[in-house]
Amino acid sequence: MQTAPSLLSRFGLLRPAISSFGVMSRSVSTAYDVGASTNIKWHEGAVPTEAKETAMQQRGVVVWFTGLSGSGKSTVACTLEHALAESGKITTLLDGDNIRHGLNSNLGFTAADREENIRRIGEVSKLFADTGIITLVSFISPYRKDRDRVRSRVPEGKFVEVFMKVPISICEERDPKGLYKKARAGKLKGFTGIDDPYEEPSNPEVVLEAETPDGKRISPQEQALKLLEYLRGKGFLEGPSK
Ligand SMILES: Nc1ncnc2c1ncn2[C@@H]1O[C@H](COP(=O)(O)OS(=O)(=O)O)[C@@H](OP(=O)(O)O)[C@H]1O
Ligand SMILES: Nc1ncnc2c1ncn2[C@@H]1O[C@H](COP(=O)(O)OP(=O)(O)O)[C@@H](O)[C@H]1O
Repeated sequence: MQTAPSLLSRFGLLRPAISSFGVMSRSVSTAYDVGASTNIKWHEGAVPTEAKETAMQQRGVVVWFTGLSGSGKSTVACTLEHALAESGKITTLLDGDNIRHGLNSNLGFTAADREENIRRIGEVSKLFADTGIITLVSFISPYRKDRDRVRSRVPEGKFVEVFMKVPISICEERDPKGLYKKARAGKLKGFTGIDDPYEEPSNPEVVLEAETPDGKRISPQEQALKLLEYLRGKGFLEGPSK
């Protein structure tokens, strides 16, 4: 029978740098209970986040877009992701509409379902950021306490809340999916900003507005650029300092 290393080298998968890797053992401690789970324990990985960040020459971060439907979350997140990819950065984009097609397809728009939606995606975004990935998250996320809970789960300084501060009049004017029209006509109940709450962030890292104080419209490219500069200034676009 062939051993694992000889199989790997047969397929050309074993590089000299890893030819001498060893089996990483994990310390065994007493199991305990967490939430609904009993008899579990936490396992530390053998490869720290910093090593992955050094390999990618960037730092893991959660860039959390929050705002009304039509405020431009997806557009700016997409534009930013494209710009980051152009400069060789490793990113992922988690978008409410898309995640509701899969992972969260069992959730609707009640307050409890929105809370669970944000809790789950907060945990997913933490996993990505802990892997050193620049993680863009675009959800209405209407409740302050749900966003703050995600912030508290992510390592200090690695949660960047981006508030799309766009008046509902502009979102309604855009209305790309016709949902405001439907909600105003009473055909869609519990629509955020119409008959469901949206709680503005109290202390977001970045605020993106739709217009300058003198009424000039701000393009998605300009908004994405502001964010790019913020991320660069905070050192997320280079590896950890030695
Ligand atoms: N009742 C109601 N309220 C708000 N939005 C609604 C609703 N029903 C469907 N949609 C569509 O779902 C998208 C929002 O999903 P999210 O997962 O971001 O919502 S939440 O964070 O859980 O509140 C949202 O997408 P965006 O327009 O991109 O924000 C809408 O297209
Ligand atoms: N800065 C902007 N200026 C003008 N139109 C914008 C801007 N950002 C987004 N839009 C447009 O507004 C609409 C809603 O944007 P979208 O990104 O889908 O919002 P959200 O994801 O918050 O629902 C789209 O038609 C988009 O092209």
